[in-house]
Amino acid sequence: NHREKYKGFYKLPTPSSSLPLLGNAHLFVGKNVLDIFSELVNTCGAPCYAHLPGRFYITASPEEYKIILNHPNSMGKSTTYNFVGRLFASSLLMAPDHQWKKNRKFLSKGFNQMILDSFVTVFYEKSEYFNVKLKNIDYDQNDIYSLFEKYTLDVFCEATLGIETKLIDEDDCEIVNFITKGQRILIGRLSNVFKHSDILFNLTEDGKYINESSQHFYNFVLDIIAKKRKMIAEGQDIMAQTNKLPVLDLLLSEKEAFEDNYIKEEMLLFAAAATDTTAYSMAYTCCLLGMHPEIQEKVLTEVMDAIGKDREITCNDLHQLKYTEMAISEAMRLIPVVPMIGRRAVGDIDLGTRVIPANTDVVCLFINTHRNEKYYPNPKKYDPRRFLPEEVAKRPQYSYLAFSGGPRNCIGMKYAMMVMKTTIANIVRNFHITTKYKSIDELEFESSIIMTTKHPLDCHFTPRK
Ligand code: HEM
Repeated sequence: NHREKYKGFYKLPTPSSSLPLLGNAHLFVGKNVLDIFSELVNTCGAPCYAHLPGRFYITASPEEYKIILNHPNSMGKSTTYNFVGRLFASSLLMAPDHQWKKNRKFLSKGFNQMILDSFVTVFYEKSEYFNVKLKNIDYDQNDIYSLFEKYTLDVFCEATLGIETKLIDEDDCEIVNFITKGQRILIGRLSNVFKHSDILFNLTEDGKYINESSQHFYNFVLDIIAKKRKMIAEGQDIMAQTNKLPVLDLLLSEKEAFEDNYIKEEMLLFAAAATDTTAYSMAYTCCLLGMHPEIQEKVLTEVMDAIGKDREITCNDLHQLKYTEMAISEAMRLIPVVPMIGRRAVGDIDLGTRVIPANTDVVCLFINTHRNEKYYPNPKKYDPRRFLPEEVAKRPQYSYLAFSGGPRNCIGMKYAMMVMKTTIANIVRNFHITTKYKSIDELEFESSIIMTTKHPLDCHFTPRK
C-alpha cells in the first residue's frame, strides 16, 4: 500500500549519482543555493526529487504551488531555514503554526491601507534625500546596491521602528553589512556539513561575526524599546502627535504585552526581510529601465502627467502610477529577488498526480516559473505590458510569485510596492537612467537567499535638465 501510494513520487527523475548517508549532497558541495536547485532542474527537469541528504521535492508548477502554499501540512518552513532561523526563532518567519497565526493576525494591523497611506510622506521625504545622494554619487566609491540598501533601511527605521536615521550618510554601515553578509554566511552553512552543528559553527570566524553583529542589532532595537517603554510608563501617548503607527509602537501598545526578546527578533526579521528585497528590486528596475529607454520614457510620461516635475508625491498619486507599477512588477518577474522558497511537508501532500511523502522539504522554484515560455512568451524580454489586467487574467493564478502566495505570503507586499513606486517615480522624473548592459544575459546572478549579481551593478543616474 505504502509503495503504491508514493509510486508517482518515486517515479520522478532524480540525480543518478548517490552515496550512502549523503544521498546526492556530494554533487553540490560549495555551491550557492540557487545553483544547487537550478542545476538539479536543468539535469532532471521539474518536478524532481533529490536527497541532500534529507529528501527534497522541487517544483515550478503554478498548479502545485496553489496546493502546497495553501496546504495545512506545508505551512512550516523548510529545514534549510533552520540555519537562518536561529536569529529569529519566535518571529513570523519561523514561529510554529499556532503562534504564527496569532502574531500574523496582530501584525497585519500595521499594514492596513490607512496606516500605509500615512507613511507616504516618509517615503517621499526619504526619496528626496536619496535623490540628493544620487546627484552627487561617486561611482568609483559607491556600490549601487549598498546605496539602495542604506536608503531602504532608513525608510524602514522611520516607518517600522518610528525613529529617524541617516544611515545613507555612513560610508561603512554596520547594520547593512550585517544584513547582507549575515544571510550569505548563514545559508552558506547548508553546503558545508562541518558548519551544520551550532557548536562548531559558533567557533568559526563567521559564527563569531553573526553572534556579535546580531547582538549589535538587538541592542539597537532594545535601546529604542527602552526609550519608548519609558515614555509609556510616564503616561505619554507615543502616537499622540501623529497619525502614523509604526509596527514597533503597535507591539509596544498592545495590552497583552509582548516581551522585549520576542520584539527584538521580530524587528530583526522585519529589517532583514524589508531591506535587501526592496533595495535590490528597485536597483534591478532602474537597471532594466536603463536597458530599455523607450520603457523609461513611458514611465516618465506617466509620472509627469500624474504628478509633474516638482510636486510632492502623495498616496493618491501612487494609485495613478499604473504603468510604473507594471514596470516594477515585470522587473520582479524577470529578476525575482527571492527566487525560491522552501516549505516542510509535515504530513503527506496529495497533489492529485502524486503524493509528496511526509517529512519532505519542498522547494518552490519561482524563478523557473517566472521565466517559463508557457506563461511568459519570450521570457527574457522585459515587457511591462505583461501586467496589463487582461494579460494577467490569461495566466494561471500562481504563475507570479515575487511575494510568494497563500496565507504565509509576504506581509510587507503593499508597503514594499508603495516605497518602490514613490522611489522609482521620483528617480525617473529627476534622472535619466543608463547602463552598459544590453540584456539581462550580461548579468551573472547568484543567490544565497536574495538574488544578487556576482559583480557590481552598472547603473548611472544623470540629472534631467
Ligand atoms: C520587494 C520587496 C519584498 C519582496 C520581494 C519580499 C518577498 C517575500 C517572500 C517571497 C516571502 C515568503 C518567504 C517564504 O515563504 O520563505 C516574504 C515573507 C515575509 N516578508 Fe517580504 N518581501 C519584500 C518586502 C518586505 C517588507 C518591506 C517587509 C516588512 C516591512 C517584509 C516582511 C516579510 C515578513 C515578515 C515575511 C514572513 C511572513 C510570514 O511568514 O508570515 N517583506 N517576503
